[in-house]
Amino acid sequence: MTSPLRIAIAGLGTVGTGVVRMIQTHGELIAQRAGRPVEIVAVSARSKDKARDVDLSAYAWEDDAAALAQRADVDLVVEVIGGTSGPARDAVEQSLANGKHVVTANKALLAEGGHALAKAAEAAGVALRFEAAVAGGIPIVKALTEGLAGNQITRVMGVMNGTCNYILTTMEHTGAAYADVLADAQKLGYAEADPSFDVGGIDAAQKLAILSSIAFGTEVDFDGVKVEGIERVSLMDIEQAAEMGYRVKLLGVARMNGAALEQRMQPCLVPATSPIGQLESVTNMVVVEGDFIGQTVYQGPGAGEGPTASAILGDIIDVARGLMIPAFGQPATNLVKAERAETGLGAAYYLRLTLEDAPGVLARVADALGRQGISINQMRQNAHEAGTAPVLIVTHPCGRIALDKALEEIAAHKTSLDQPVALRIEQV
Ligand SMILES: NC(=O)C1=CN([C@@H]2O[C@H](COP(=O)(O)OP(=O)(O)OC[C@H]3O[C@@H](n4cnc5c(N)ncnc54)[C@H](O)[C@@H]3O)[C@@H](O)[C@H]2O)C=CC1
Ligand SMILES: N[C@@H](CC=O)C(=O)O
Ligand code: NA
Repeated sequence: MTSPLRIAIAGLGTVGTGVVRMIQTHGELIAQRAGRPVEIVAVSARSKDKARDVDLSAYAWEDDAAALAQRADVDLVVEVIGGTSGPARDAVEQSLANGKHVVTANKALLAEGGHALAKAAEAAGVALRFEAAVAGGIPIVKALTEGLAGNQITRVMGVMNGTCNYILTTMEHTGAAYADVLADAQKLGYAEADPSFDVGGIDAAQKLAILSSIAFGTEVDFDGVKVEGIERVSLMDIEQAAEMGYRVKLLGVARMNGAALEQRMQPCLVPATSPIGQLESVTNMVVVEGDFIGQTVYQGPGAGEGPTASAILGDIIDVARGLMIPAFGQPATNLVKAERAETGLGAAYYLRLTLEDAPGVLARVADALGRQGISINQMRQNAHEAGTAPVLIVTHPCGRIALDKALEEIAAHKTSLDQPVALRIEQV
């Protein structure tokens, strides 16, 4: 066997300890598949003394993660600290500058500066790989950059945040409160350090922006993603959706709309019997459509120690094999700035309005919708506490801009007791 690939790991939380455990468990198998051993040389985390259930005694310790990038005995740095500033960014930038390969799970950093990092990697002649950053264990980056590379990609969509899917499906099955289920997702190691990135749709939007770049040959444009989170989705919405044959999913869609890129990540109602509608727990699904291949579907665990470590090891083994795939599937200088598409196609919407229980209130809602050309398909008023009336409406297909105007008018009225909730109904 040839010389080992010597790696350093920056960050020893859920993912970092998973990578250590996987290398310790499967060292021989990894060496066989890579054609050379993969050896951990050094590690870094915030606290050296913290109890961890992996043995780190054989590895050098660096207090400063960026110091890993300076070590002459390191060929590849795994960055699993997270965040867009400070030690994570320093470790990645300095590693690339010092001619070290980088494998990272950090979608936030890639969504903000992926294009510049890819250029830096190419200038240094090293790999920048990030399979773990998108849809956890699902090899979706590999599918797009390699297996589907001959296709014109027409659409990418799917469920890309494990925490949100875990919350939505657990609430549905157990009736548990949102905050309790989120706390469980944190304990299970699914959630981001700041879980508002998960429930606010930001984490999934970062992933979608990364996939769009690979799929459509555009620079990563996170700010171009229209993002809505699941914070305002209630158990009532989930139950109502189920009664109508739907489930609520945080769904991302990216596609070219003429010359412009449409990217949106929002909670949607999808048919309960569809493959996306059947996703449970932390499972993610990405659907990719290409001109020659047609539709392909990828499903698997989107978060957690094992799946994320699995994705990182896939990248490390590729580097050990000498495989150099451009980070975003083509030289970074080829990527073009994305024009942003203004709106998506019209769709039907599920609306939940909390209204004062008084004469004429519903007529005013119908009038506000009607003046924007939005017609009502179904309307229902559920049993309610005295004085307030949760009103559920399903519209006929309409544009989002018109809907937002109508909802703004409805929300501004004194008989509206809470901000309306609007969930797109997507026929996936
Ligand atoms: N947990 C998951 O399921 C997944 C996580 N990711 C990404 O992987 C990365 C890490 O996530 P987790 O392991 O869940 O986070 P974590 O919070 O469990 O671990 C973070 C680690 O970074 C270390 N760290 C923090 N500040 C540091 C500093 N100044 N210097 C050195 N080390 C420092 C912490 O000590 C800790 O060991 C993030 O970018 C996250 O978005 C990606 C896919 C799945
Ligand atoms: N917090 C993320 C972790 C994986 O990317 C998620 O829940 O999907
Ligand atoms: Na992945």
